[in-house]
Amino acid sequence: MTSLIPVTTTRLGDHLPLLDLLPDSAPTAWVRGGEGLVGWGVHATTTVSGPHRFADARHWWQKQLETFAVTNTVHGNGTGPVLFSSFSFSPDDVSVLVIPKVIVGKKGDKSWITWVGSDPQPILNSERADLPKTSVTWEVSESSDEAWKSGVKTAVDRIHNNGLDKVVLARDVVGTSESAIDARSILKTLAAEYPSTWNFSVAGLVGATPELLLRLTKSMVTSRVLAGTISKTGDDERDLALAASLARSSKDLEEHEYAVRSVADAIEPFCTSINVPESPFVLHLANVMHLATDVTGALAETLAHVDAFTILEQLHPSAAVCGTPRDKAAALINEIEAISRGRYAGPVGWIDAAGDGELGIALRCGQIKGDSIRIFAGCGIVVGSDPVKELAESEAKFIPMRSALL
Ligand SMILES: C=C(O[C@H]1C=CC=C(C(=O)O)[C@@H]1O)C(=O)O
Repeated sequence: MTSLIPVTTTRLGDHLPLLDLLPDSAPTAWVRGGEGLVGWGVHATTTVSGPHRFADARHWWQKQLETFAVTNTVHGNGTGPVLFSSFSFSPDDVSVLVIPKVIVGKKGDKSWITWVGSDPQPILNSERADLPKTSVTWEVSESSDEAWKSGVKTAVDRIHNNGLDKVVLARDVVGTSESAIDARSILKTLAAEYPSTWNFSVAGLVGATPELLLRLTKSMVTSRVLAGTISKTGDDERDLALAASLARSSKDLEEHEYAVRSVADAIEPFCTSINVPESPFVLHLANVMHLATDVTGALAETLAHVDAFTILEQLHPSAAVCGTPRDKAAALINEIEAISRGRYAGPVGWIDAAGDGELGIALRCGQIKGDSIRIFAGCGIVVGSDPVKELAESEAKFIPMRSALL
């Protein structure tokens, strides 16, 4: 019989700044407002793909857990062994699962460390020198802007004629640097400039998403749904007026309602009760404002075995990134979107040994590949969408990543 691998979780006396702890340029992270999880080193990693990728991911995680002897004196979500997951948008693309060697977590007044293996507790270094921002040259392609706008026009025509209500179309831009791009400096800039977002990094996909797809804690399901956007001007008074117009915009309210419905319908079968506020609030970020709705549900006690993988399978892709009806929207994306989304717009975050977890939708992000990065942005298209305005909205959604890579 092979011997079990020790996994130890213990409390930390100090509350260390999570993003300052990362010792290498390819970290794993899920951090918001200084709380969350960061990890480094790779104990094990794998990829999954295809329509059963969520079930395959669960299977692999369960098999890994069977090899562990866990000592966890801290308890609670995110303690003990943790699986960082970054799922692809489309079943045809590759999803990546990572179990880091070392994980440091913080929640409220609790900080902890988890490490895999029989080595003594790792020593943490939070004195890392500030990493310079990477400077990147972005490709400019008027023809691809024109092609994207024409895709939006096609989508609006299909919405008129084809029983489609909403579709989300995405585009990408590639930036190139003179040296390898370090995810850490991007994460730190994003965390400082977008404090209400979840800053993530998994296998080179790095970003700051304002959209929480799923938080599962024992008996509660939570999701922050976003759809409907207006760019900010930087002038507070004008932005307040714009926020009010967003909250009244029938085009944006329609776009938002489809996204909320898709999430509520997906989690309802798992819940005894669910709370969907009647109207959205306006979420202010540094670059844009969004219509936002926090949906919550109480998990049915008889379904206590339900885990994050099961719910993700139903939730993804929500109408915030795909459309309504889902199948028609996905088919149109396949037909007219000229890019491969990879893990952009897929669920990203962590899942613990109990199957609880926190995962966002990978938005406002980029995929690093050595000295280049591909950043993504998408826009919900409904009957009232205007291609020129949608292109401008997609540019506004690029701002966080572009400005983290000056
Ligand atoms: C698809 C993206 O945003 C989604 C989330 C919020 C608002 C959206 C919108 O107004 O179109 C999108 O549905 C993206 O940022 O790439």
